[in-house]
Amino acid sequence: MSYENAWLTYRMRQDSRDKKYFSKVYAEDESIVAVTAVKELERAGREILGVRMEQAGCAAEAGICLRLVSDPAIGEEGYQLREEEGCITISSEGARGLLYGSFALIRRLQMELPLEGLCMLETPSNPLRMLNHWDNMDGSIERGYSGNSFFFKDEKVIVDERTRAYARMAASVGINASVINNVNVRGNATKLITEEYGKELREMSEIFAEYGIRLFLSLNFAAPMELGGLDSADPLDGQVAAWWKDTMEDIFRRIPNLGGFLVKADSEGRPGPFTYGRTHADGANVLADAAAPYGGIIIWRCFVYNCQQDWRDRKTDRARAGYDNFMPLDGKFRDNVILQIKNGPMDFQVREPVSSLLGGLTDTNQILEVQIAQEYTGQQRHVCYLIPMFKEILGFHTYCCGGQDTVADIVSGRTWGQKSCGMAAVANTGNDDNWTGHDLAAANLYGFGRLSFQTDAGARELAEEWAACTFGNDRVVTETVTKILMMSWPAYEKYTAPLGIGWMVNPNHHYGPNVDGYEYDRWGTYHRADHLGLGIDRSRQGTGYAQQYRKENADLYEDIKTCPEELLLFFHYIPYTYRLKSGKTLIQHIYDTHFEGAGDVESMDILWSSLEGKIPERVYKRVKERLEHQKEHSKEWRDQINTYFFRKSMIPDEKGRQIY
Ligand SMILES: CO[C@H]1[C@H](O)[C@@H](O)[C@H](O)O[C@@H]1C(=O)O
Repeated sequence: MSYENAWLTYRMRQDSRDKKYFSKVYAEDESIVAVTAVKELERAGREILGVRMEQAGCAAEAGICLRLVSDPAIGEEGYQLREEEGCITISSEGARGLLYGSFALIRRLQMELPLEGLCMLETPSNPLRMLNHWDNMDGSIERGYSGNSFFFKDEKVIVDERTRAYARMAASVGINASVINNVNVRGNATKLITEEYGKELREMSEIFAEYGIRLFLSLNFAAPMELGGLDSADPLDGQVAAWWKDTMEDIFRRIPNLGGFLVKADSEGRPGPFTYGRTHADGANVLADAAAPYGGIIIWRCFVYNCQQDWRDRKTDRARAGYDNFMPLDGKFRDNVILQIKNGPMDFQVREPVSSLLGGLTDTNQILEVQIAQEYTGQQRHVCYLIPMFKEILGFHTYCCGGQDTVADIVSGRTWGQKSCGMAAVANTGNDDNWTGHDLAAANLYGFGRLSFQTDAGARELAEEWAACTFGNDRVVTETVTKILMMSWPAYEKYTAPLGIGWMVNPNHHYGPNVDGYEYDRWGTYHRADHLGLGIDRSRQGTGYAQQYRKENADLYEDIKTCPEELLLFFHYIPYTYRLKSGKTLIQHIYDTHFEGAGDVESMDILWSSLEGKIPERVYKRVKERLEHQKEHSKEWRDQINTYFFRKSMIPDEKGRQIY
């Protein structure tokens, strides 16, 4: 087994400025998480400063002191870092806060930021900061682009040193929950809730616990039938409820650090309550009642839509489905149920509006689900730094109330006073040496964790931090890498599907351009291009999706004149000759952005080449190879899209560039 340490790659510093703090450490708390914090400080002292830290006998002797305080302004997961007279105090109300504070201090050490006079307080924005792994028990990963699973192999659960390395990495950026198996629960994965896998899962959860991470499992709604031999999984059937009660009792006993379950029901062929004419509230609540005595939570996904559509049907709209299915149930879920909502109403496209459910629901716990596995954004072969996109989503005003109405407000619990809520990312990890296939994709993993902890952090700031920790504190490297990252999402958007329309990818694997790949299919994913224009009319005259938003946004999206242009084709059918605010026609915009986007990739490649010799060769080459591919592949995108729309519209490029 070989793996690297990503942003926890420590380098020996040449200066001795901070050695004094790392001489002796004293921890007031002896819990396992506090012990981890001390170990991490010791390791950083050793590997970055070359010092052997000793345990101090009392706080007064220590250079670093971990203190448990009673201060609601800090809380159990927040921390305060304070330097005074040669001693750094890390204070928190809980051990996890001490661990996060220790990692924050280590980050400063890696970045060589001054510690003298340090005084900072950070509290997490979100109660839950989760990774969702779509790992299967045969070791494959659904939408995985960085090797195989490090949680499962050959139908077995793997617990080894990489388990700890994973937990350490996740905790270092503030992750506190992890769902280790795919939401599509099939075959042996259904049995993860049984005795059969109990021992290994318990071991894994104990390692997670050292890092303050709770283990979650995805479960199969039909388990009472598949495992229990019942002839139904009807949530209102007494036998089914009793089966869940017994099952939950067993598993929570077996695995004390189990947080609960994630459920994909009535979605893309998975079983669910609809089979029995029951609602999703009925489905979630039967599980929630069974898990409640153990403090367990049920995270129920809202990715429920009809995947058997007829492309000729212009009224049924997949975008509407989440809201249509779940809004009527607002307020009907138990307190320990959280609805998990994908950021957009479709499926992780490079550009989508924010889901209308976020801001719609007022009486239900909510988690925002994003995808750092780059299923539709270059599959970790293209660089696509997604944190700027997540920032836009978090900052979106839903107008759901007078004051705190952004997505960040809602999922943090500020808006409706909820305690069970937060953010989840479909993870981009695998057993590749560098964890994420593309080395630069690790910025999404790092960025997601840090952002879910601190939604105010800036995308650029996080990119810089990540680059400095990963590649060392060389200004030129940090700036160049940050530049590449910051231009990558806009570039990807430019050379792929235009103005919010999405898709145009090859069916099934979703990689590479295929404009009509999903046009005449059953998935509800259309662009409706003809010789006059393209786009979906989602106004009142069309599918009416725009009206699912609060009035301010509904009005904005309803009207072509006020609809944000990056979403124009998502909400409207637009003629090729329509003039955008730039003065360009739609067709000219399509041509220009596609040439620009492919050009941006050339610039990214030149920027990366300038780093040769400044970063480890192995890493340099891995990224270089992928950038070479991205360069060619972005041209393929450019040419297929431009050619397609030239042939449809027969309008030539004003600039006379080659279109095929
Ligand atoms: C796990 O299934 C995935 C499926 O592979 C993927 O193509 C789609 O994005 O979303 C599904 C989901 O989110 O459930």
